[in-house]
Amino acid sequence: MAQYSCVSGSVGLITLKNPPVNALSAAVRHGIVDTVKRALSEPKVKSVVICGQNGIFCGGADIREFASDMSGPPLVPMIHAIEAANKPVVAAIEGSALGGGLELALGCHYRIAHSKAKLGLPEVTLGLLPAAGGTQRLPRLIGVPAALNLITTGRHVTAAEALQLGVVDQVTDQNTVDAAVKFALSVAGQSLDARRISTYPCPRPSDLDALFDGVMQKVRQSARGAIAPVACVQAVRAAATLPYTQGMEREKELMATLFTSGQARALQYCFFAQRAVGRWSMPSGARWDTSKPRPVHKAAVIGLGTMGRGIAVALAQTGLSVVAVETQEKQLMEAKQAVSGMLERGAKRRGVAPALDGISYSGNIQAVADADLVIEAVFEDMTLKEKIFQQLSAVCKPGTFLCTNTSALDVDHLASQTRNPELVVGMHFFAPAHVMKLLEVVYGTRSSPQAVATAMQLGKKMGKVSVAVGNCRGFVGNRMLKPYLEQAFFLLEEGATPELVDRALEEFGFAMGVFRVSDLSGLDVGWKVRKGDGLAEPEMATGQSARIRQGRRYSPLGDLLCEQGRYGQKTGQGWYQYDKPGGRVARSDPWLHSFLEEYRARHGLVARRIDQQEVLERCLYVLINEGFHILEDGIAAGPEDIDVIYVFGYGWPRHRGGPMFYASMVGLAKVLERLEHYHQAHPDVPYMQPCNLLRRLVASGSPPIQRWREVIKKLHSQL
Ligand SMILES: CC/C=C\CC(=O)SCCNC(=O)CCNC(=O)[C@H](O)C(C)(C)COP(=O)(O)OP(=O)(O)OC[C@H]1O[C@@H](n2cnc3c(N)ncnc32)[C@H](O)[C@@H]1OP(=O)(O)O
Repeated sequence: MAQYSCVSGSVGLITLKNPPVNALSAAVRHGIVDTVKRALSEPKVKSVVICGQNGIFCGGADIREFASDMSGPPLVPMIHAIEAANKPVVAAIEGSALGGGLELALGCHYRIAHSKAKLGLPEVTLGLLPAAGGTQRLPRLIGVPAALNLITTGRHVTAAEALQLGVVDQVTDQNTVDAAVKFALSVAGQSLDARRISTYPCPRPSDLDALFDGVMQKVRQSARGAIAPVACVQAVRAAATLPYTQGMEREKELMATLFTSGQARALQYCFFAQRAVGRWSMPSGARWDTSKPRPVHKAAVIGLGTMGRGIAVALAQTGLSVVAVETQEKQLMEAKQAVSGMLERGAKRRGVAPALDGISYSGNIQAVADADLVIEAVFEDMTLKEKIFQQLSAVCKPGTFLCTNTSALDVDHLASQTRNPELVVGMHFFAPAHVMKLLEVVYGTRSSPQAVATAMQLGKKMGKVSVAVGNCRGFVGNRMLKPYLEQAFFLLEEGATPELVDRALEEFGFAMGVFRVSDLSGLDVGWKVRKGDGLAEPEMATGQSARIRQGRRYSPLGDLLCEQGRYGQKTGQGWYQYDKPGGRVARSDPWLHSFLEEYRARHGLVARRIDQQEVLERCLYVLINEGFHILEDGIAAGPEDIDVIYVFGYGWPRHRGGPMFYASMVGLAKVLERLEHYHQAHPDVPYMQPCNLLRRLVASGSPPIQRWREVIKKLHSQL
């Protein structure tokens, strides 16, 4: 709703009230229409201020309404009525003015922002465009290039940048509503002819075609199949080339195609999923709202390899006091230099002072004695980690949380090495740890709710999207990755090439296909794991055991490349070739193709034609099937947790919503049917056998993803 009052004798004050972000729900739009009418009709009111309650102007249209029949007054005529008013209307912007909220402000004649406010048109991130006149008013106000930048990226700008761009007229450090009222008094009675943005001519850069072609090319390249950024460019082009009314028509037309698209549904699902994972729960019943985190003032990192360095940087950037420990002297010196460089570059980018003094370095594990929380980030070797956890348990002050940055190893086993297993959790960061947004917080069977709550809160402080997951081999992300990688190898055996598999996945929307990623991260990483699992021994690569291991189909292709010293980018050769070790540009490698042919001939395999559809179905459906197992096992609390992990940690295209959402869009019955089909064709691949939960969901009529938790709960209660 919107509340109306008259202040300072002649200013009509309209306050948007819809906690927590004053989204423009039908009730709020009704409220605005009614209160604006009232303010304009009251003779004593000479000017109007619009603000939001609780320090936030407006978070935009109410995204939850998009899934229902939109009722209530539409935004476009409402904003037009404000712009057409014959009394000055001032927007008092505190907190955020985003999406429809900023469009409302652009309909006002003046905008005054608090210095801490953030403004933006983030509709593109929801698969939409700013269709309440945003694509037509913003370029008229700040010019085409700047408007294109804001609208196609959806980035939020600070009040200072908004002032510099001309989005706002004034920035204040004081009470924004008071400043706006004062301003409204000062402009009462003045002509508004020059204040209605829709009447401005749109500045036309001389190189208009080149500008739009360039932006369109850039957007298409980075959008990886997302349609909203393209529509945003088209809408701004309409502003630059058509009169306002026709531009508005074009904006409406483009929005209509986006609004009902699967991509918009996927992106809006992601928006809510990202927030839902913060409301974590554990099978024990412990929950986010009943588990109190303990404050962390001092944190420590053990092991300063690539991961440890990134974690130390991310911790220091939060303002914590950090102890970084590395027992090998040479590595310690190198790490110190590297961490300082990373902090300096990060600080320069963000325009702040580097937190160099926040970190102290030591070669002795005793240095972590008074830390509140320690993150072990040494090499992925259980014996080494066991030793460190035993030492930490002896060295640390009582109550210190002990966290492991393992990507797959058993958190319960590590906890069992300590005196207080309830203080142990996994904190699985993704490389580079100071950049990647995802953090899997892994609770073991004995982890206390407080330990989980503390790790989750620390993750949030570090700017991570943290997801609480249960303990199993590979947790959620890497556990699902295993069958996906395995399918990619099998496809090569059956006739595909790395190029074909990667192209299918990249056209689906992944930034990089599976083989290019493997070359980037190093083939030796998986090789080491397979060796540890007793799967990849050189003598197994020939004869009967070559393609059947531990009773199931196995492909030794990755092991064979490693035996040749082909570890990927770092050695200049992997699934592709590079111009030099460390080279980044992947080129097709004739050697690899001959190697695959020889391999097939050696094993009596006849190459067949494999199309992109088969690549997608096999790689993605086995990954999804494993996701259902993870839900069935209670390792993830809901499909949103899995989807957030894949979108933020594994390059799953956000406009596809995550693997579980994607399955719901494809149709669960179809996923089940294809898995059954492939399992029949490949009975020696257990990952293809459809999960019981998937069958259950199909049998219960494939409910929408928001209702899967009910089916899972029922399933668990019957076990
Ligand atoms: C004709 C079409 C015209 C216009 C189209 C639009 O306007 S589309 C909407 C554009 N607006 C946005 O994309 C802004 C989305 N919101 C945010 O970015 C942040 O919420 C915000 C406003 C910066 C506040 O961040 P904060 O971290 O303080 O809170 P949080 O994100 O956790 O949100 C709190 C709860 O509010 C819910 N919420 C936020 N924005 C909206 C919204 N626009 N509509 C509906 N609900 C919204 C959010 O989901 C949180 O609730 P929860 O129950 O936890 O999910």
